[in-house]
Amino acid sequence: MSNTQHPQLAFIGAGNMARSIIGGLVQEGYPAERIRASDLNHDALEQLSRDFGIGTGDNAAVAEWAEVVVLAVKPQVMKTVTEALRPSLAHHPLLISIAAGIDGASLSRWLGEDQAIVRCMPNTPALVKTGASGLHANRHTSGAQREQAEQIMGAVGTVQWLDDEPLMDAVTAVSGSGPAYFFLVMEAMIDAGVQQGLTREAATELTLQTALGAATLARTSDVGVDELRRRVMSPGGTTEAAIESFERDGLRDTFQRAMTACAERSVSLAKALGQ
Ligand SMILES: NC(=O)C1=CN([C@@H]2O[C@H](COP(=O)(O)OP(=O)(O)OC[C@H]3O[C@@H](n4cnc5c(N)ncnc54)[C@H](O)[C@@H]3O)[C@@H](O)[C@H]2O)C=CC1
Ligand SMILES: O=C(O)[C@@H]1CCC=N1
Repeated sequence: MSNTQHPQLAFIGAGNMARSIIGGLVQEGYPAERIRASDLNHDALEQLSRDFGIGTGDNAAVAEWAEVVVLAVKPQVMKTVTEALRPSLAHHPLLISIAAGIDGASLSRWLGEDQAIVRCMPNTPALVKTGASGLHANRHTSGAQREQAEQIMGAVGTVQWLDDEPLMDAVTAVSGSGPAYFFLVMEAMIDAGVQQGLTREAATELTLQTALGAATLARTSDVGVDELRRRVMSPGGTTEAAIESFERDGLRDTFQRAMTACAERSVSLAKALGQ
């Protein structure tokens, strides 16, 4: 039965990212009986079903049932998976691809030129409803389908629409991969705290709470992050010593290079896999 707020939603591929979105949606009140998933890994699929109460099936069965199909397999298998799925899409569900790199033109070629396709770049904090997604819709996507995509991804975090599809590579570099940068920084801070004599438990607690506090403050403050940073730095004080050390070591350039590498990988995935 159709339900505009909670369309029947299928996930093709039920790995880390699908689990994060499904977990966030169910916690947010999306009816579990309106979600189905498929995966070659049957044990992991059954675990997901037990964890969140969702339905399961094979790729074709869940796609035929769905009004919205989220393509959540790795970019490397997207062509094979989507070409095999094509006969199950005659009812023209909205297709949402979360694969890094794979462009809309390739997806249309594999899924059918007249299919409504939204490219989405989500991130794993969707699991705790603090995700951030970039979305780009192709010209076959109706206004109602854009709203469906926005409601689904908006239920697990913030959503940014991009008219210019190539900017999805930049979104990947900022928010798609971004959680990993923050986790790396946290790892480094915990290790440095341990090196200075704290127990790992204390260093972890202090680091994670500081990350949460800084993000919450930045989210709720009416001043920018540069000003918030300056407010921690007393002239001649301790923070200044740390920030000067980061600047001397070229931290900003380090981020520029890393995020350029990330976006370039997204472009090269599209070139290598999009044929
Ligand atoms: N992990 C992340 O933080 C993010 C991932 N993505 C994108 O999400 C997609 C999935 O990534 P992850 O969840 O991290 O990978 P994953 O490897 O955890 O999940 C992919 C799942 O697809 C399944 N699979 C493989 N072949 C299949 C087939 N023929 N039919 C059905 N299922 C099949 C695998 O068994 C696996 O469970 C990728 O395209 C990635 O670019 C996008 C944003 C963030
Ligand atoms: O690393 C990856 O390729 C995926 C896409 C963005 C985050 N994880």
